Amino acid sequence: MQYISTRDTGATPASFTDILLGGLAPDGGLYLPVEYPQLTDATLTHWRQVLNTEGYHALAAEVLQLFVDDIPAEDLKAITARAYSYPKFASEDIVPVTELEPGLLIGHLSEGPTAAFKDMAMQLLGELFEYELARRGEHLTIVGATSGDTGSSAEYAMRGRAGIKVFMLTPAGRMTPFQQAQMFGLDDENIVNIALDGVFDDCQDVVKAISADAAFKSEHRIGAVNSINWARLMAQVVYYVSSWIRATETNDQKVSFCVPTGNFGDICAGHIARQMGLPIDRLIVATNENDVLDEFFRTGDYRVRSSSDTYETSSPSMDISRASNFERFVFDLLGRDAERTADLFGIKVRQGGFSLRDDPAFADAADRYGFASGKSIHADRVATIREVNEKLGVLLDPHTADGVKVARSLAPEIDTPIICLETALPVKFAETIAEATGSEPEIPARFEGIMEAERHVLDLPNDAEAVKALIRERA
Ligand SMILES: Cc1ncc(COP(=O)(O)O)c(C=O)c1O
Ligand SMILES: N[C@@H](CCOP(=O)(O)O)C(=O)O
Repeated sequence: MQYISTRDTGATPASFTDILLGGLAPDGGLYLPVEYPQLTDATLTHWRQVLNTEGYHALAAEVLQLFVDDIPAEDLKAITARAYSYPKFASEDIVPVTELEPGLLIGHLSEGPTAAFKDMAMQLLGELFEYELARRGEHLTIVGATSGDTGSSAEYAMRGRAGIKVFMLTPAGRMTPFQQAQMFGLDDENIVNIALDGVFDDCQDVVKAISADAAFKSEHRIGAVNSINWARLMAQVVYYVSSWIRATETNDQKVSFCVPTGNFGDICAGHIARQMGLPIDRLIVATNENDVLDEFFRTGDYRVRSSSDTYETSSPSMDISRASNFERFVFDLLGRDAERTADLFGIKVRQGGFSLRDDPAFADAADRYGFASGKSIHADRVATIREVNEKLGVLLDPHTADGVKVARSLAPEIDTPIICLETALPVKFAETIAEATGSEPEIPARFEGIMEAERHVLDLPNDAEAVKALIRERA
């Protein structure tokens, strides 16, 4: 499988392992497969059998083989077996699916080492990086941005790995105490935590600015762990497949997914699975008060917000107003028109956004691509956590609660079961859980003592040059 950038009008093909290490495309675009592999009924039947008899890691190897042709199949199998194992993931199913109430299921994506869905891809990325760097005899300097979960997930996946150094940008003061403890409590030689004076979007902009400096990128071998890296999305396609298998008995049954959304990475993987022919009915975008994407799917207007207009909410990991992966979807929506995509995301987004309201393609977002959307605010989130806990005995984290709220509000117009993807565990968001239920969530045994560890973090201004100077000094 070859890959192209969303902004490359020449559609210059690149191989999987090159883009794995390269991250962002040199033109500032994001990589996508030249074409999506197409699933047959026989493949779905085979995959159903593989998941049921050999487990999640074996299914992952099957899915990945469709996207990766420059790693031998046997090696890929060993890689997925290392990435998705029990008890590293707290459930032997890796991604269990349970019924919350009739017609609404939960896909549990947060059983991994850091209790967030990011582990699903990051555990694989750690294995892939180490494998490919050893094969090439190279090293990688990862520069990442987090609103709270990508950071710890990446650091747990990369700590102690040969040839990898991680510089992680966090929005100063915006993460929960548990999220801070998870990251800043690490004292590994190859991990550098940075508290940047800005919001997540500023951190993400700095990452992109550093990647856009071709000389610096090449000199320091800069790579990416954010969902701008195609491998993150590829790994996430697997749990759409496994969740569909677990929720159905035959291949003609469809399900819908409701996905708490910030950087549009999780749901973009669902879009790709649907484009491959996985029987997905609707893809529901659930946003918090930072509702740029909900507004787009309702109106066709994509109005990015400034940092000062990005609200600090009680589902903080979704406090994002410039969603990177939205570019991947719009590229598909516009018939893979790279010139237009480059204009919209390279120029118009910097000027405040764009509108597809009058473009015939906009209707396709719902009709052809199955998208729907909704928004959940603090009061909805807290009421949902409280009500689900009291009536159903299930404790949701604030982001998953946003998903459940939106799924319930759209359920009357959707004919298929909805799987709401659980994106984190409550333990990370104690304050909001206490507000909703009157008591703080229990700390699972594997996180005991985490709050007491000494903190390791450097303060920096919101300035790519300052981050580059630190990388020069420490890499
Ligand atoms: C807990 C949690 N939920 C939801 C999201 C949204 O995921 P995405 O950015 O892939 O849309 C994130 C991160 O952005 C997250 O950390
Ligand atoms: N929610 C994320 C921010 C988005 O990061 P991405 O790596 O998924 O692009 C976080 O918690 O850091």
